[in-house]
Amino acid sequence: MTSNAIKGIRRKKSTLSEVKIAIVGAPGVGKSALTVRFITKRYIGEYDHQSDLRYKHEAMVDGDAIIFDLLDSCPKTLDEVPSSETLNWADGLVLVYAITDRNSINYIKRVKLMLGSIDLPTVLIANKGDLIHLRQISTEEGENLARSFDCWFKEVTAAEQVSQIADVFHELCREILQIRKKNKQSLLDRMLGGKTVVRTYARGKSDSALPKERNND
Ligand SMILES: Nc1nc2c(ncn2[C@@H]2O[C@H](COP(=O)(O)OP(=O)(O)OP(=O)(O)O)[C@@H](O)[C@H]2O)c(=O)[nH]1
Repeated sequence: MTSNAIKGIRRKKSTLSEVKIAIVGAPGVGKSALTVRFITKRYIGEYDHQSDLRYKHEAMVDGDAIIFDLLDSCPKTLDEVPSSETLNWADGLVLVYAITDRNSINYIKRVKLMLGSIDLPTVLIANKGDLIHLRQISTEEGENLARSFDCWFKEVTAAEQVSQIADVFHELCREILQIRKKNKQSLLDRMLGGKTVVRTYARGKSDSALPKERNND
């Protein structure tokens, strides 16, 4: 390999940003459908898995190549909330409920309570927007909840939409990168103390305990 080729690879690598996103929600709300839709643009109706899954996916966001490190969580019951390890690992959260399932929005409220003072960039997603006849949660209720969380909200249909699903991940990525940029100046301070420090440190440590990532290119 020529030195120019090596330089080219180095240059490409240094322009890539990575964002770690956990997709969190009650069982059956469509977390896997959303994740797989984003990665492959395809809809997989039945996606059977028994544990959390990691994926890496590269996509362009506003002209920049971004590596999305995605964790598709897999709670077995409504009582199983994401582990602190997952929350520490994530740069941002996609919180998902289904408009057809009141328990699923209650699950999100519990996760938010559990987060306490941990301030992670978040988007709130109401899935299964096609099942209007089975709707239990109005759009307004979702909007109000997002307002109380101070986060972005969108009602989607993983079963039918492609670009709208990508928008969800892109929007969260933008927020993560914006915060990262803002915090860059005070990185040293954050590494020496305070809440964020614990998060940053634990993130590195916890990677090995999280599910191994899959390559989907
Ligand atoms: N009608 C409709 N069904 C959907 C939609 N998204 C997902 N589903 C269905 O909902 C069921 C659950 O979808 P999954 O993607 O497996 O949900 P999950 O949240 O990953 O489920 P767990 O892995 O069990 O936690 C499947 O039968 C999907 O086909 C949607 O937008 N509309």
